[in-house]
Amino acid sequence: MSAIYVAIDTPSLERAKLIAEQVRTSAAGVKLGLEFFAANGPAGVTAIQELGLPVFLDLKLHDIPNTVAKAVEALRPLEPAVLTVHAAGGRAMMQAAKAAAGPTTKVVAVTVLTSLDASDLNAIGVSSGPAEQVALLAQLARDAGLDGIVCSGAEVGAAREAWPDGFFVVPGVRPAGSGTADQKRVVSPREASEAGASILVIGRPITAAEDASVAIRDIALTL
Ligand SMILES: O=C(O)c1cc(=O)[nH]c(=O)n1[C@@H]1O[C@H](COP(=O)(O)O)[C@@H](O)[C@H]1O
Repeated sequence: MSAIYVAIDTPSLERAKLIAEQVRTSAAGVKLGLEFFAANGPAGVTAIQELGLPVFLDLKLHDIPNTVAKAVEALRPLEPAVLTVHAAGGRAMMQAAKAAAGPTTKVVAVTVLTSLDASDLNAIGVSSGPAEQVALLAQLARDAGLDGIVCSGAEVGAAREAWPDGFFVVPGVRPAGSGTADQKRVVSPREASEAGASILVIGRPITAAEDASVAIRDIALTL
């Protein structure tokens, strides 16, 4: 069964703390991303870590190898459980990120964002569909020595088969009845878990609920 990381996407430290407190007994950890980090920086990350939950720092780094390595080095004292880079940054960039990260941080590569479908890929010059592109970028991430990838639940089964001991992060997870919003490649929590996700990243279905503690428990019951 996959563990749940709750994506806390908010600029408010107080709100983030409240959600972290509400989900702490059911979640494996929380994910802090660009919105939270832009508003609160490393001190905000430390404040959430002080609540006792592992933090997945999702900054989706994507730049030349030197710049990414220096950014990862600067983040190293935070010792995040997981850190993201974009696989499209290429092998040398991913190698540099992994070399700069601390030993307790899993560095994972975002393959094809779950907000994109085949026609979106086509519009940016990628003629293969999501499944093929995820497989290609997963192999590149593995060759670069990363710990795993981020992909949708539609691709995680094949990715796990090709890379049995990889660490697979699956966002774009929606329980029955939740709106998809800007996500295009979505699956249910159970489907993602059964297909081989290591962790499920779930945001709005939990954070926008009236009571996040109830929402996460209801989702966990479906796994
Ligand atoms: O790297 C990610 O976490 C990520 C990759 C991806 O392809 N799609 C994706 O949605 N995410 C993140 O996962 C979270 C999903 O949030 P919800 O759509 O609210 O469940 C957001 O914080 C996204 O930034």
